[in-house]
Amino acid sequence: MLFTTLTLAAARQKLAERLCPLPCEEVPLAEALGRVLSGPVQAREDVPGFDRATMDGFAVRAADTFGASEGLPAYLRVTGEVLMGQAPNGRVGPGEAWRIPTGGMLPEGADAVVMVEHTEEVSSDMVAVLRPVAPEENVVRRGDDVRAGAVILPAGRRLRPQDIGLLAACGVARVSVAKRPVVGIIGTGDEIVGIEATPAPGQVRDVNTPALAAAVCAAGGVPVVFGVVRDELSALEEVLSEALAAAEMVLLTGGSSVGVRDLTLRAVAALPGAEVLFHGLAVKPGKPTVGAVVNGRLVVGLPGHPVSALVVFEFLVRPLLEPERIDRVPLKVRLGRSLRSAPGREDYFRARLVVENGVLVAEPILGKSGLIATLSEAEGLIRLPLDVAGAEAGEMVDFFLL
Ligand SMILES: Nc1nc2c(c(=O)[nH]1)N[C@H]1C(S)=C(S)[C@@H](COP(=O)(O)OP(=O)(O)OC[C@H]3O[C@@H](n4cnc5c(N)ncnc54)[C@H](O)[C@@H]3O)O[C@H]1N2
Ligand code: MOO
Repeated sequence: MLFTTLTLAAARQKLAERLCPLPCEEVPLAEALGRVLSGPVQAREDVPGFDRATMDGFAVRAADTFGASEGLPAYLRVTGEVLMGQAPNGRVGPGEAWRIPTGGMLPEGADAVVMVEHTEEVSSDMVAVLRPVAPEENVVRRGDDVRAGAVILPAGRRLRPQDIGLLAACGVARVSVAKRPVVGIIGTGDEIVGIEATPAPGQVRDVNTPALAAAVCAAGGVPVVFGVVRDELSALEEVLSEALAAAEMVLLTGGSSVGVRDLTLRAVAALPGAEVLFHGLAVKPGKPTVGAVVNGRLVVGLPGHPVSALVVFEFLVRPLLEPERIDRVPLKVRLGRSLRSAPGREDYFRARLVVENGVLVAEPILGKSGLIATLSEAEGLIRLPLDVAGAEAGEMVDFFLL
């Protein structure tokens, strides 16, 4: 079998085109973090709903304070006090001031707040203003945060803590979000044993299914691990069918290459309705990757080497789960040592990020892609693009944080 080597971007595009939209569900705000809005959210009301003070002090008419100074204060009559959580029961007339706490509702007539530090109480009903305030100073107006009718969050937004805060401010207690995609994960290989086992000579513990399950979780999906299947076509076909019945997407690891025991492609292609989209990527690590669609569900056969599996997950699978990452912008960092790569292939190098003389420098961590500790040590990945044969120490290169 020959590899057809597609670029990572082209492979991602082929898979993205076949991705089915997820149904929606409504969740309370407390469960909405990290979820993706299925439609835009519109504000029903102004926020804040009333003019507010942003400082403790006195609500005044700014014009009454013009020209005030320590030597020649503006003397204003204190005619009321604003209480928190209550509407003022009067207005500020010319030459008057009301005590007001931070966040209190600005009484009618007032257009600014003088900070208490810039005043002196002359008596219980007289205050000396020692500095002028401009209209609007220390005040937020009704609707300054959000205007009624405005779209506050767009469809497709993955909700962050600040978005949850905005929704709360607008009284949106429940939101409609896309269902979390269920992602089935299948390991393969006669040599793979469980993490609690003591491997016999020739055996290794399962790294990929726990690591990929964690990666799926981090990308907002729901991982379902279908265990590690032995290298036998019928066994693999059976578990694949089971996984496809339960999940929107299925990831396999191992067996994606061209060895006699590498069964992923055969097992996937044998499924009724299967369409193989690619076998082989112009990327290192990760060349032996398989992409297929089976009755609208995506199947990705990731390489068995743990670093390769996770690198391909990051750039091929994760953007499918988090479409906002498709056009992810890399950091530009200085390369700590020269690297060789092959033109016609995109290369990813594990690297530590250090600061040297105030500049971010990526120090490559060299090692074969079977060595998971090298990826654990890395803060991210350097990318050398398709058309270069390497990069020299000191050059600026693309860097993706992991
Ligand atoms: N003749 C060739 N051999 C290989 C090629 C090639 O082009 N021609 N490609 C190499 C590259 S690159 C990679 S990457 C690997 C990918 O191989 P497979 O996807 O077929 O994976 P396996 O052969 O099953 O396993 C490779 C390696 O990974 C270990 N492994 C597998 N699953 C797990 C797991 N769940 N946890 C931990 N480690 C796992 C497995 O034991 C092998 O050591 O193929 C190269 N060969
Ligand atoms: O392409 Mo493999 O994934 O180098 O280790």
